[in-house]
Amino acid sequence: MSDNQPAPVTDPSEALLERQEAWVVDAAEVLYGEQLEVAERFVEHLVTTGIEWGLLGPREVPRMWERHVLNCAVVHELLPQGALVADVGSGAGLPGIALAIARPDVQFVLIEPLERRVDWLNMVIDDLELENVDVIRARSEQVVDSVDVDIVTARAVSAMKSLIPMTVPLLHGKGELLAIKGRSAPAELEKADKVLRKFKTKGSEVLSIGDELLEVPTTVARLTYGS
Ligand SMILES: C[S@@+](CC[C@H](N)C(=O)[O-])C[C@H]1O[C@@H](n2cnc3c(N)ncnc32)[C@H](O)[C@@H]1O
Repeated sequence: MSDNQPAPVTDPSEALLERQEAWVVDAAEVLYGEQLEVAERFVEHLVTTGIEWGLLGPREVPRMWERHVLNCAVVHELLPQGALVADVGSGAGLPGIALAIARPDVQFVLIEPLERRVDWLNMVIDDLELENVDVIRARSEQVVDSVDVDIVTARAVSAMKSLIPMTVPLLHGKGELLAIKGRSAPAELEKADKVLRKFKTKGSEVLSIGDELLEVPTTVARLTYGS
């Protein structure tokens, strides 16, 4: 597309839950339960202000539930009750806010360096009245001394080889990194072999999550640390 062509116009109503396929509606109901209305308001933000502020592309509107929100929300089954989670490179709250809505018992800190994204995250958190989410404007490497969590999540931030040094220090020797990945996960782990050893990774596995709910299950690389 040339520069002087207008951006494609998208209709935010294409993301309404009632306009999704039946399996998407079923999965959203199972994953969000009583919080479904809050999840719908999150999606509304993603497809309006999220796109206006340039956090997501307009083409994502019709597939916002399936490809972004539900794909992240299924990972909640890997979060223990009452855990403390850091979502590194949260961007538009993926997976951080998608998970925080599903799991009010879990405390989240979203770590994101870009000001515009942090402003958007704070606006959405205020609007949805989420009490279990904080945002820190920083690169993860800058907050190792002040952040100590049970679990780090990350999606579309970096290849495993560089994601590990960026995230694992936030666990301070004990906990898990849950990296939402595509099909490249096994190959990325192979390439990260040296880094896995350097960071004393106890276990590494590639999991397929949400097979029973999603058309395309979510692939998660889970790395474990400590006893
Ligand atoms: C491609 S976006 C992905 C955003 C979101 N996780 C998603 O799946 O839509 C990568 C994000 O990582 C952030 N990021 C890059 N390096 C980072 C670092 N060292 N610490 C924390 N966030 C970082 C960027 O600012 C950006 O918001």
